[in-house]
Amino acid sequence: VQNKRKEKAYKNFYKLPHPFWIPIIGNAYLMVQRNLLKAVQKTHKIYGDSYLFYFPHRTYFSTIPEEIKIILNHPHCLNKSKEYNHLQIIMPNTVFLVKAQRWRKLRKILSKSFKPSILDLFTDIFYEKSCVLVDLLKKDNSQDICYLFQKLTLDNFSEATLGVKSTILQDEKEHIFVTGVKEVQRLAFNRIGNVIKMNDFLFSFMEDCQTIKYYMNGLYKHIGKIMTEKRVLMANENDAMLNISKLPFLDLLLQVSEKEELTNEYIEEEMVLFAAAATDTTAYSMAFTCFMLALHPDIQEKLYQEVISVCGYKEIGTSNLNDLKYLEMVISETQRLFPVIPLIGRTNTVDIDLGDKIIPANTNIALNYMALHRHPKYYTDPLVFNPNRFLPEEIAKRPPYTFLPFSAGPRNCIGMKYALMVMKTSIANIVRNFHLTTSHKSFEEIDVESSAVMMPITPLDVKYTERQK
Ligand code: HEM
Repeated sequence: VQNKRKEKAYKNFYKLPHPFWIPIIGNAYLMVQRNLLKAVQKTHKIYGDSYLFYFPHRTYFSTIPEEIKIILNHPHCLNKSKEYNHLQIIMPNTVFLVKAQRWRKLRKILSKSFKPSILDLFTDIFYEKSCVLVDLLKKDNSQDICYLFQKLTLDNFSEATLGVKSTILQDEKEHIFVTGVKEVQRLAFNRIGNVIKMNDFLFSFMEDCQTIKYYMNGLYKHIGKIMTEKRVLMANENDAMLNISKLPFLDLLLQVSEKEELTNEYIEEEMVLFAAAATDTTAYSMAFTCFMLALHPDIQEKLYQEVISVCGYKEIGTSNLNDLKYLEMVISETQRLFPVIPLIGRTNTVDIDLGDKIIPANTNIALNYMALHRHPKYYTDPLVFNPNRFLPEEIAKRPPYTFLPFSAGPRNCIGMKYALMVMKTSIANIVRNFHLTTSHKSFEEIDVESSAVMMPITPLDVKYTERQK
């Protein structure tokens, strides 16, 4: 009976629906004039929760929570899918990209820096930076908030994680890191579905490849400079700047480097990856949150009341961050509608039994979080912004694995708690200082695109009017 079921399950996999397939290019034609995210959301509408897509390599797409749970927790489904190869040529040795065996070792070392007890040391940095941002908005409330948040997250990262003073937020000029992170991921992900660009040899002659190299150089230079400063600081413990170097990440890596055989080149590469993973994701999530608050004055008012009653005008930090429950719900609801990592990909080294179908070994698997988060089966009126969906009793009504902004399972986001702390501190400080308004009528007026990180391509028009205390 078991064998018969398995046979049927294998057949079911190959019988899954898929768009019309053209030899050599597969379904890549569907991505002409359209970004990956849009192509995938369109195919989800047509083919449903379980289908195949040819990039041209075969990829299994699932939006079924029970399947997602199995896939994310499967010990032989920890490797990233082929699409990540385009980043692999840039930073192949990082925890984000390495294969399962090496990943286990790295993740164990790196996780030590992301324990709550260590993260709590950073709340004053996050608060101080949010105050700098508030001051900048008070001086000029027409600034591009996405760009301000990108600079804020980079300052937070440099001071908290690397332990060196950083004032990018106050600097007027465009910062290589902010532009670099955005451009590198855009150009790398533009390769997906483009038969010529996907070829590494041909790509190496293209302008895009040179541009990626130029920006990567800039990113390494920036991190290299910080590492040099750091070494000087470590050598001179009396230096005043050491006050802000609160151990964690970089120090941890430098300390264990010999024992764990971590080379200088690896540490530099990992720092670039972390800076990239920590900045745009958090920055765009905060920008979307401000935008949704501007669109919903009643929700903004409720949040303002919470912030004033929990924090007053005092410092926002360890003593009150956990009590900002409504703020957590607002951020979650924003992440539901705008999961800044809308798609992730894995590949399996053994067959994965999903019951009615079996995914054969070495299949590319894609999980579409954007479609999952807006699925009418799990969220009634999915396009309505309603933070109350995240009341504990409402969460309990939904199946698990229906809300995955930070992914889940052992290879989830290592920086989840860190990101939530940054977002909560910054949004709370903004909301208690400003009324947020917008000329937009609906969030559907905003067009988004995604390379690795989903971002608005329509400028988010949000006005910050100072509140009278
Ligand atoms: C709102 C902010 C953030 C969101 C929505 C987010 C989301 C995610 C998601 C969905 C993944 C899984 C990606 C995949 O499987 O391909 C991931 C992985 C990762 N994230 Fe985040 N992230 C955020 C902030 C951060 C921060 C602040 C850091 C570091 C301080 C960080 C570091 C990482 C790393 C290193 C990985 C790879 C983990 C591994 O493979 O073991 N992220 N993130």
